[in-house]
Amino acid sequence: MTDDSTARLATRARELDAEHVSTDRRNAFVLPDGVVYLDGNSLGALSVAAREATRDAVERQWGEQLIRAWNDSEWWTAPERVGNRIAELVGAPAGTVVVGDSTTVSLYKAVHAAARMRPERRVVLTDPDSFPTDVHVTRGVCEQLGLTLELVSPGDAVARLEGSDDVALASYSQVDYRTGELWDLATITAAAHDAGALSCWDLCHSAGVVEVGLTAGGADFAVGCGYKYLSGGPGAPAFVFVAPEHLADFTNPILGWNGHATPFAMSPDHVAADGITRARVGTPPVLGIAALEGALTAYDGLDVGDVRRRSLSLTAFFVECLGGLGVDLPVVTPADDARRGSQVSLRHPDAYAVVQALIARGVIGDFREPDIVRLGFAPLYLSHEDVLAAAVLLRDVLDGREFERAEFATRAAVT
Ligand SMILES: Cc1ncc(COP(=O)(O)O)c(C=O)c1O
Ligand SMILES: Nc1c(O)cccc1C(=O)C[C@H](N)C(=O)O
Repeated sequence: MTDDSTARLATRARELDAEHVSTDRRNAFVLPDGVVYLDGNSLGALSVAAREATRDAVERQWGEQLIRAWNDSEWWTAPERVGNRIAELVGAPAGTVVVGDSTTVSLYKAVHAAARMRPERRVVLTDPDSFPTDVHVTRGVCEQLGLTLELVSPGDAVARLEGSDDVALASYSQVDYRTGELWDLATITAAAHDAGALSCWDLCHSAGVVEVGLTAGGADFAVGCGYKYLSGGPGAPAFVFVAPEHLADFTNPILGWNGHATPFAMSPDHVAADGITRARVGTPPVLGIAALEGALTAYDGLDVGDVRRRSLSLTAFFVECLGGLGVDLPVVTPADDARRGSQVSLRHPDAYAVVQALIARGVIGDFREPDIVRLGFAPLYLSHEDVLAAAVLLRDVLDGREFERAEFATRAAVT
């Protein structure tokens, strides 16, 4: 491609950055020089606030307050406090979200509880192409409760639900982890409700970058990661949402002392706590919650709608750059804004090696089976100029056939 088109794209990048300046939080994050980080959908970048919150939790709270910190630093109530902050980001009322376990465990709690709320129904729907843990958990719950797991793509869910009377729960991801497709939470939830079923949503790839709209969409249950776009750090606690109308009937399948109405009464009888606290299980991962709470301050003063607009602009601009630079890999992610999450997935027969070659050039994305180059656009710390830089380096990797180098062929244990 000519220098002219690169120059035109560079001008456009600067214009778009100026247009979206109110959502630029790059200075809140710690990123190495020379890196364009396009993997915030797998492990969000470290923020200054998360680092400081972790330091404070370790050095002052743990180090000096010792066990007094459960009260003095409000460790005990942190799961609900941080849950409330996440609730604002996903369009849910206070008192409906709690953080603490992994996404997998959170999903188990939600799916199990939901299925038991429709005892006369025998079928649970989920997406065969979900992130595997979602299929595993849903299958496990079905086996435990004697239900049937039906693997139905979210695109076919409405048709499956229409006129049916056998479905207890439709459990889907709002954004597909591999393709980046954004599914219509409100429409699928409405179809579930019309059929007398409940809905559960995995928000791992939408929380913090999409206007999730749990209440507006009528969602019954939801879960999501703390370590992707929310930048809570490796292994950050996940969150679970239970709609207000289900809280009283929510039976946690893991009855632990943290979900007890009076945990310090030390009673062997289990009495579930009121509200979302009953979704808690055991001692919360305090250090992880502290990092997540710090990280969430990056959203202070921001409207999720504006973050979403920035995200859409970044992903659309990336695709525009590919066109302008003559990179003609198939784009798997929908071009339609209404159907696109915050990533762009491309197909290439040597996708793993392409990703490794890109990483060697400072553009960190990831590979997903079987042939996907997956690039995530975390809007708070990426600019349109970064996006253009990544597209130029991708073009160079492809034009120079750098992905054919032997060193990029060997798969690492974690991809
Ligand atoms: C859609 C989705 N669900 C769940 C998970 C992971 O669950 P966990 O936090 O338990 O590892 C991931 C990614 O790891 C994911 O992409
Ligand atoms: N959770 C991860 C991990 O512990 C190691 C490596 C990757 C992950 C991920 O989060 C993968 C991610 N959910 C995905 O969408 O592929």
